[in-house]
Amino acid sequence: MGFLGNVANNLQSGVPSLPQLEFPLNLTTILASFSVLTEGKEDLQPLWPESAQVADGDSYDFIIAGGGTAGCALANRLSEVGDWSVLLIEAGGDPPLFSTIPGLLILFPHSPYDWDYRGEPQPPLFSALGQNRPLVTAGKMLGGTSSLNHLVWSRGRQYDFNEWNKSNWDWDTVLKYFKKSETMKDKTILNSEHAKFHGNDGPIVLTGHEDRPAFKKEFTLIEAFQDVGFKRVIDTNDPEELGFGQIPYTVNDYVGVRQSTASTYLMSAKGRNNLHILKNSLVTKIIIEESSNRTVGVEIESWGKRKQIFANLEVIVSAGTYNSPQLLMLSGIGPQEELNKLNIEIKANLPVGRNMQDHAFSPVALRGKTSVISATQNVVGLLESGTFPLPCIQGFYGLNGTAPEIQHFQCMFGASSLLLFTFCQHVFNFKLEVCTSILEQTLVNETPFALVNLEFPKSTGTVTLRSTDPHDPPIIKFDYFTNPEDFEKLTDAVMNAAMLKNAQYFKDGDTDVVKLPLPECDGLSMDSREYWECYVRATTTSNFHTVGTCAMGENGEGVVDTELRVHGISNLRVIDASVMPKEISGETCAATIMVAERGADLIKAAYGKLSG
Ligand SMILES: Cc1cc2nc3c(=O)[nH]c(=O)nc-3n(C[C@H](O)[C@H](O)[C@H](O)COP(=O)(O)OP(=O)(O)OC[C@H]3O[C@@H](n4cnc5c(N)ncnc54)[C@H](O)[C@@H]3O)c2cc1C
Repeated sequence: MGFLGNVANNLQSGVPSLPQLEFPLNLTTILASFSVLTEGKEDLQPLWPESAQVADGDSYDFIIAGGGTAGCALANRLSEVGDWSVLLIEAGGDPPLFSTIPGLLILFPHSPYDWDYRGEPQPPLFSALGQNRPLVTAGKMLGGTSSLNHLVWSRGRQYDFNEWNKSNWDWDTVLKYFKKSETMKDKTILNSEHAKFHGNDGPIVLTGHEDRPAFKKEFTLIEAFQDVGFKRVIDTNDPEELGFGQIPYTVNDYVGVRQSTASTYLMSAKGRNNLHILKNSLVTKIIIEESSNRTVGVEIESWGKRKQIFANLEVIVSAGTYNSPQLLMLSGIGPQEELNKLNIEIKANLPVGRNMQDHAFSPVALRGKTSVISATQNVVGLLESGTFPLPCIQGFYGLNGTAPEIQHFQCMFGASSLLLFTFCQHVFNFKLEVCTSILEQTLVNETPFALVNLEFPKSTGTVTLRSTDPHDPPIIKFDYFTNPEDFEKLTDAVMNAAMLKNAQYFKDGDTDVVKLPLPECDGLSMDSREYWECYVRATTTSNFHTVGTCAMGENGEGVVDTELRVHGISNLRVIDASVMPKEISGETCAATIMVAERGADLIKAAYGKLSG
């Protein structure tokens, strides 16, 4: 009997206990059952660019270290200048077929396409997480993290960039580059006054779910939030308006493929003779001339060989929030006390790896309406594998003012959702007993599940070197809630999320918050703030939106200036998520692409190559 047959049978004979259902909880079984979704989709796999043959001592005008989200966008824009030669160096290789198919994003954690780092323990936090550590997923392939992320296009708002308060990065400027990067296809937005905030011929195609019957539940969720006092919005990327609404996804609706920067920016530039792409090659050091502090090239390990490659004009580091600071520190650019510990010769004493900011989130699951149909939703969403695999919405609001301080990312899972179980354990690293308990309490109930995010943390974490070996993972410390205001705000927001159970939609069922097995919170009433404080300490983890480790700022406070040039070192820039000085309200991929678009124009302007 199939999985659905099992569930239907058990519904007729009363609610069973988990062992009776004999769920295939083994992850391999779950993932193997998804492999059917790739059948017949082989044609969707792009013909990725060939790896270049690069000899020791070769030179290029620009070398980009890291072919990820920002790196691929930059490679395209810089190689538009026909008389520049550009080398893009990526530690990983081509993205797999399951990167192309949006519904299969859950296959990435711990795969060879993931750097698979961990955050350090931070007692008394993280007790609901496996090994009491946050998972740190990051893409190791062309397109980097844009090849594995959760496909949400969320640009941030005018408020966020006003907070950056940096010349070159005011709202009108960044909006121009957001528009340049995207082609909005969401019909609801296009048929509204919001169309003017969006691009219509950029590389990244964006679609919504408006016409898909399987996603009607998104409207149910939006109405439920309206019921408990939140506003509905048409465009969750509106520069100012806050509220709850549908999400544009980085999915090309016509063919149903993920829009990473590899499948878009890089694919459309791969035929250019002046762009070379070197795959499976690790940049181990930036070569900086001792006498002048001028950057002249990079050292790499490529297919077992060490080589030096030289840059006639500039080296650009685009290795992401964890590996860009690692590479700078290995090259002598970083906090003096950190480099001294490892006897690394100092080229520039800068706060590299400091100022790490993230969207810490705490999950809230509700036991929703009893429904046989809800069990089928688990499957229907997956069969629509050309979309995000399940109905989700998001909303932004302020706790005491108009700043978008809190983001709810809210999905509606079906009853007995193995997909939810997989997200819970495999993607977010919650303990087995936590994820099993959610499943047990929602065997016959649809399951609204929220990631409640703190958008503008005042607490900052660090990335430091573990050793001088470039293969060693860096030490990542999130240091959440070191500013107590952050803890208070996230607790408020989680309590708000629990109030969704009061919405009219849930009134005729026995909807309630799913109680997680958190031994340290035993004995506390779920009606008390004390309980929720305990809950937030135990369940908070990373939503993978880390920024700021090579932040823009004046010399003395930042690592790069507002043209993204490293202070005190010539011919070296950093261009990726690490340069954002402050978190934005929303996921960070769109803003990273915007940074790359803006960065490319700053470089072109510096060499008199900016046309128009
Ligand atoms: C699981 C997950 C889900 C997410 N979901 C969303 C979402 O839905 N929406 C959203 O907006 N954001 C999301 N994000 C965040 C967003 O995708 C990232 O902020 C963004 O992609 C980071 O881009 P980047 O260019 O800074 O780094 P990356 O894209 O990580 O690029 C860095 C590249 O450099 C390479 N590299 C590193 N070191 C070296 C070296 N020494 N030599 C050579 N190459 C090197 C890496 O392999 C990688 O390809 C998610 C992140 C994760 C992890």
